[in-house]
Amino acid sequence: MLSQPRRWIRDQSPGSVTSCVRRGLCSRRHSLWILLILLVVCIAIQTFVARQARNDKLTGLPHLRSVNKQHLFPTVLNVWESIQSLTAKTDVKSPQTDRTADVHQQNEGYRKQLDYILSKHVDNLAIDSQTEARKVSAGKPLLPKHGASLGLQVPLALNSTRKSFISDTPNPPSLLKAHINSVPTKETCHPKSHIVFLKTHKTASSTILNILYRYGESRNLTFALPLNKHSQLFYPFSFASHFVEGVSSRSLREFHIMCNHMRFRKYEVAKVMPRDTFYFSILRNPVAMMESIFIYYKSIPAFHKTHSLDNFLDNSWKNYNSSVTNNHYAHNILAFDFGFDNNVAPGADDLEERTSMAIAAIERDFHLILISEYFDESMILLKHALCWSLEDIVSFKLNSRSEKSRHPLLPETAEKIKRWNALDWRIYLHFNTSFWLKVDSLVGQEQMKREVSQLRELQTKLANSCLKDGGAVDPSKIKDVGLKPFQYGAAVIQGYNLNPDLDTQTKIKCQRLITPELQYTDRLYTQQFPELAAKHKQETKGVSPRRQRSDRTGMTGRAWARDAHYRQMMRRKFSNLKNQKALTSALLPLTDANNNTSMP
Ligand SMILES: Nc1ncnc2c1ncn2[C@@H]1O[C@H](COP(=O)(O)OS(=O)(=O)O)[C@@H](OP(=O)(O)O)[C@H]1O
Repeated sequence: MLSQPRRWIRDQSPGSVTSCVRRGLCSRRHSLWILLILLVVCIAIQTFVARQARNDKLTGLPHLRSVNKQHLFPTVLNVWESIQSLTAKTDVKSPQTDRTADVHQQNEGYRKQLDYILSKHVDNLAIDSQTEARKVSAGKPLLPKHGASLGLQVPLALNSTRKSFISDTPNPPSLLKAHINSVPTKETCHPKSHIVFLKTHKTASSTILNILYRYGESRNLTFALPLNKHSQLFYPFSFASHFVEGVSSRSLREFHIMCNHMRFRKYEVAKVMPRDTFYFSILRNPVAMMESIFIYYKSIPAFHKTHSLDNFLDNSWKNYNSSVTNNHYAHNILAFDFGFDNNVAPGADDLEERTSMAIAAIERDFHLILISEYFDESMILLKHALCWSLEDIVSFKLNSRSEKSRHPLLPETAEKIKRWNALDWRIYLHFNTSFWLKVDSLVGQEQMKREVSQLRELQTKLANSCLKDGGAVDPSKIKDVGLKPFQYGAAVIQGYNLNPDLDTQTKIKCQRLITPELQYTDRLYTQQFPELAAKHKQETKGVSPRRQRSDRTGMTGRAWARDAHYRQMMRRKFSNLKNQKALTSALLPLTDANNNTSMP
């Protein structure tokens, strides 16, 4: 029955086909169908346009849509997809699995997933990662270049260190191994500009922040800067999207780059960052890190009565009270910054399980983890992952202590630190392995060596052209006070002087390279929020001269005024809460945190 009309049409001459179509269109039944189809198409187009308009309004940054949609680095993408399939296998549902899902659903998914993972019931995932963590801890630790000065028996050569570690680790993490051969091509490599950098403490993170600031500033990218001109995203509070200037629960918007100190919380970060954002962070050997932290944060309650790091470590059970504000700097601070509970006793039964869960969560949330001891190699890896150029990743070492405020450690002290910070130590070992696997898969050893030497050459050239005396100097010798880094604790933080005879263009470029974190954050805030910055300036004018000077704790007048403003806002926010304790606990640690952490 159905084949007959078709044959009939085929048998007609073209002229009679036209008249047949005309007849068909004229028949009432057919015209009704055509009208119905047209109606459906119209409704679909309208819905699509309305949705687009709503999204643009929500982000508040329609121009972001014109930014090239970034593609994840193929290898990273594959790894990411594998992580997803792994988590799917284990019934831990990743919100990213459904890439078309609404952003809020996605964030909600993250929250649930995080809660779920951090609860003690992720049996399968824990078992998988635990096996990996055991492999890692069974291997010889990969030690830093500066190991010798820390009293560690360390081979210094990069290759030998690396090989010994990898050969002692029988199976590299399976996910990375599976994707070791995917190398990006020029066609798939588009420079990324949606970036989250988790700024960890005392890990060379200020140098990376400076790289990101320069990249973003020169391309007019937007930064998710701390609310109210703070220098940090309200660290040590767990991050919330409304800590970002210009964001409130009623008006969400997206930014290109987020990189100030925060305590990481993925589902909140994802609310203000585009979906194709590249997440990365950096770790440092906890031994070297603790030596630096002990000097810098000497005034925190855990340290201030102790006369040496050994003294603290020998009596940590007595000196360390985890519930006292700012003591987190003294114990597993890497884990703390990544958002985990840092209070894990050295010999705790659940240490391995908690390590595995932390590693699994970091691997899920971050595309790349760098290693401070291999800073130049890290930058090359970052350059490849972001599809940036060599010029984009040049830097001068920022926030470094002068030799006189360093204290070489004995081998026994190093062992005590590893034991005390057992969680951090294990996390570090794991990502040290994955770092070198990524070097192999993304760059290759030979190319890495070549590019590292190109980078160093470029940096030497820049140092010769930009810097007076060619390198860092003590703060007392810095001529331009605007370029003086923040000084804190018992540390002497070095800075730079510019060559006096630079032409304007070179001077701007060189100045950006040496601008310390606080000053640079301030400048970007003023550029991005000129009206708010002017308002802040007005507000701080009324602050008494005594307050304008740095107070005993190091909080400048401006920071103090900002803090006062924030307190007022928090008071308003908590005013209708029955439990006023919430306000007190929100404000008390804030002042301490600002006192102790409003620094580069
Ligand atoms: N390029 C490079 N390579 C290796 N190490 C570097 C580099 N840049 C900074 N640093 C060292 O990092 C330490 C400061 O870290 P941060 O900037 O993260 O500190 S802070 O938390 O923001 O205050 C600080 O370590 P210490 O000097 O041991 O304190 C810096 O010397």
